Amino acid sequence: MYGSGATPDEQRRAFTDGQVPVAVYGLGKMGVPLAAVYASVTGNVTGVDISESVVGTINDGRSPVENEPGLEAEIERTVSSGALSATTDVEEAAADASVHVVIVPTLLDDQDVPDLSTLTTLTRDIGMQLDPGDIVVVESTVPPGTCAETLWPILRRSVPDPESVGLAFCPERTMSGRALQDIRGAYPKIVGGIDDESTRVAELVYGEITTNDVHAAPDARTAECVKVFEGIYRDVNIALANELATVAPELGVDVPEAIELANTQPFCDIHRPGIGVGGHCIPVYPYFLLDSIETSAPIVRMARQINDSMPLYAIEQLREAMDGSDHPLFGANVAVLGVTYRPDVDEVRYSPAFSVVRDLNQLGANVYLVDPVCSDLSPFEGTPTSVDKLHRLDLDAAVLVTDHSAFDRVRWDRMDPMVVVDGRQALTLTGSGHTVRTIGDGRGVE
Ligand SMILES: NC(=O)C1=CN([C@@H]2O[C@H](COP(=O)(O)OP(=O)(O)OC[C@H]3O[C@@H](n4cnc5c(N)ncnc54)[C@H](O)[C@@H]3O)[C@@H](O)[C@H]2O)C=CC1
Ligand SMILES: CC(=O)N[C@@H]1[C@@H](OP(=O)(O)OP(=O)(O)OC[C@H]2O[C@@H](n3ccc(=O)[nH]c3=O)[C@H](O)[C@@H]2O)O[C@H](C(=O)O)[C@@H](O)[C@@H]1O
Repeated sequence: MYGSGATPDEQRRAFTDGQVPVAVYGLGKMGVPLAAVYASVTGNVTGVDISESVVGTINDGRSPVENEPGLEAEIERTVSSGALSATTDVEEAAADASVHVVIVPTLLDDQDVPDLSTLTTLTRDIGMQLDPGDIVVVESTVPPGTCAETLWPILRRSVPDPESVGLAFCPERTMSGRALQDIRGAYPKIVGGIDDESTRVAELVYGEITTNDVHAAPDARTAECVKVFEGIYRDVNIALANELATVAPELGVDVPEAIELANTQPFCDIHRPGIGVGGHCIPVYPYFLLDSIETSAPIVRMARQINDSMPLYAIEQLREAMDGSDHPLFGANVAVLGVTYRPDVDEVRYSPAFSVVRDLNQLGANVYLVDPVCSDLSPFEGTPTSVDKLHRLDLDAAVLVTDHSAFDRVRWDRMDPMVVVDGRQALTLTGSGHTVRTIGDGRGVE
């Protein structure tokens, strides 16, 4: 593809006829649906992961990722047709592929410094196997400048003729729970190469992958900024909503309702306040910018502080409401509903539940953990229990962190009056006898 003398139409045909083998590295919540879409377009995809379990599940024709409409069927179809297979052998897959799509985690270390070690190690492994005409496409979100300043030097050291291979940043704009439709074309695709030929090849590839438009950024660095800016916008916007929510008691209004009405005109799009911002995306991306610049960016930094303060704000709401009763938090039985970062998504990284559970334990509460979606509750200190057993516990309080659809089954009517902190404006408990504090609702709160 890269530097090919074939016409664009000949290249498109080769790509969709399976003559251009594709490797997708990182078979997680994003990589599995991405590999499935690539496989349905090209018929010739090898998924690569370090997890034997993930690879085995896919080669059995099943999806290791749940709660994605259509994905199980798509994996079964593409695997059984031979369009998709998976392996843990990076070298073998990289040696065979011509288009290398990287969607492995890009996270932060304990000091909120970007940790790109997974990405750089993988890039080196891929680089050792690159052939002339290959292109590496990075979909993992990275700090601005990563492709040009970090990944390209690795690749160019690994190939005999650096001028014969390409590198582009093509950010993933997908939400768990609607991944296939997002990848197939819910939004325009942004592509940006480290040179014009890389941009051209990325445009041609994604012109076949997405049904939506493909927008070419001037370069990879700009495309990296596009993705980071999108995430920062979301974090700052949520921080505004959260700050407005914390003044709700003084205003005596339901701030989420006021926000909804404010958003009825097109120039306003204030997001939802809540108990915190989790996931390994929105809380992470601001640090990709902050770590890349010397200039102070107070709004970006302050937004992170505001959003990270919301779990403690929720605990304070709980303590104030509990002080009204004769149940101090020490020794109280408190249920935490939902520990993943988003409803019905099995992902706990950076979840506000970590702060909520830690603070409750430090205050001496007996914490019960209720999360039917989370596959591993061990990082949280507390007693796991289920939705159906909740009403048998002698609960003094409950904190809703994440509103899983299964929580519709909670029998609030069968539980003695307690204090409930609703972190997501998800509950309707009027007349239930429970004392409810909804983050953002200042009505009736002194
Ligand atoms: N989760 C999301 O909503 C979105 C994530 N992204 C970007 O995609 C990245 C990945 O996100 P997820 O798929 O949610 O992560 P995930 O944690 O669900 O999956 C990551 C997968 O990569 C595998 N992996 C780790 N190291 C590897 C290596 N060296 N070689 C091959 N595979 C390896 C893991 O075993 C796992 O299966 C994120 O870090 C972010 O930059 C972008 C848009 C949306
Ligand atoms: C700009 C944007 O909408 N980005 C999306 C986001 O997806 P993500 O899975 O992180 O979900 P999210 O809805 O942003 O939620 C993140 C966190 O923020 C919280 N949240 C979200 C929206 C809101 O109004 N208020 C709020 O408190 C959620 O509860 C959650 O804890 O980040 C993804 C990413 O870039 O990784 C991106 O692909 C998705 O499209």
